[in-house]
Amino acid sequence: MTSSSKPRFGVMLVNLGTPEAPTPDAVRRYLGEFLWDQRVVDVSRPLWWLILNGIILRIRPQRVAKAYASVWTDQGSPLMKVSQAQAIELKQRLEDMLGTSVPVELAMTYGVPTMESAGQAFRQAGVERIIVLPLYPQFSATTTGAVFDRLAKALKPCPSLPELHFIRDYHQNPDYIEALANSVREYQAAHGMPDRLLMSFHGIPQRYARQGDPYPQQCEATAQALAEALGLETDQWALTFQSRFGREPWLQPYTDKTLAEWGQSGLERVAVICPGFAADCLETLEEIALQNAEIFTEAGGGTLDYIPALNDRVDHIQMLADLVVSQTQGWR
Ligand SMILES: C=CC1=C(C)c2cc3[nH]c(cc4nc(cc5[nH]c(cc1n2)c(C)c5CCC(=O)O)C(CCC(=O)O)=C4C)c(C)c3C=C
Ligand SMILES: [Fe+2]
Ligand SMILES: [Fe+2]
Repeated sequence: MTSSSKPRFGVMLVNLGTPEAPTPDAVRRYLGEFLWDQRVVDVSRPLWWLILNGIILRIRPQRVAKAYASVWTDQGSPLMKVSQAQAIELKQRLEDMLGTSVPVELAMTYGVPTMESAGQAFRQAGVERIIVLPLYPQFSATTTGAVFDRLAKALKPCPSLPELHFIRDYHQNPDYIEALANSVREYQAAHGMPDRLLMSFHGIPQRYARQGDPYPQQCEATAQALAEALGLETDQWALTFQSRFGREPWLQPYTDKTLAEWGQSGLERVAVICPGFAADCLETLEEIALQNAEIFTEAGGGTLDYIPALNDRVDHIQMLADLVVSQTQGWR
């Protein structure tokens, strides 16, 4: 390939990673890598090694494998299926916009596809400039920070480095907010106005936020912007945090407790959107759409409707493509 035909840049689309099968063994391998990351769990290594290997990885994989099995698809884990579709569609959109070939590689922080395999594909394509797009709209050291560490690890053996643009967050990007608002409007057009809209974000330990992780402020800003875009009054929506893990307090209010209270108060119809998840996954399809829906109805509530993640919606892919192109200004 001559230098003039080299792509001007490549895009590394990054998400968390997911088990390769809905089995205890595959879930154990996944959790073993994920939960060993000090960005995710910061407990001192010897103590955490004992807890993780002695307790968590002996018990949790059985239960979590069942949860994965309940949402598994013909194309694998929902997170993998959606991420692959996003990569294909983002590449197509960028090529339509720029009129040239744009290598787009999917990589996961944990498991496969690895950043090393993405890097190999970029090298083969002659890519020397890479835009790294972690699919986390809100920055957290536990997710986006972990992407950065994993990238540095993948680049460690390289005798030369590519030029890099790392997209830190896009929590207030107007097109992101508009895509979320569009998905709520489409839900409303089909089902009518819910009694309340719950915006549920993955939690982190409160301690991490006290230490300076800006994640809760970014979730708050996203939620406010979405409520404003939809013209919601303060009593028509709420922001909560889901997926807590371990004993210490996580960001509050908790999604499950809030839904139990709303159920007890007799709300007829609640819609839940999870703006922090760019792709549907275990935490949205199983925890919210199945588990939390049951919590709500068993407490006395009516129906809980889960509004899907932005996934491969056209407005989401366009927003991501515009975000990428905005990062390439000096490169064209
Ligand atoms: C133990 C601490 C955890 C922190 C901190 C954490 C932060 C965090 N996670 C996401 C996004 C996702 N998490 C997912 C699953 C998941 N998360 C944790 C733990 C922490 N997450 C666990 C143990 C699991 C696995 C399931 C389980 O055992 O309960 C997923 C889904 C993956 C999938 O395969 O579908 C996503 C996505 C964010 C955004 C975040 C902090 C902001
Ligand atoms: Fe998580
Ligand atoms: Fe969960």
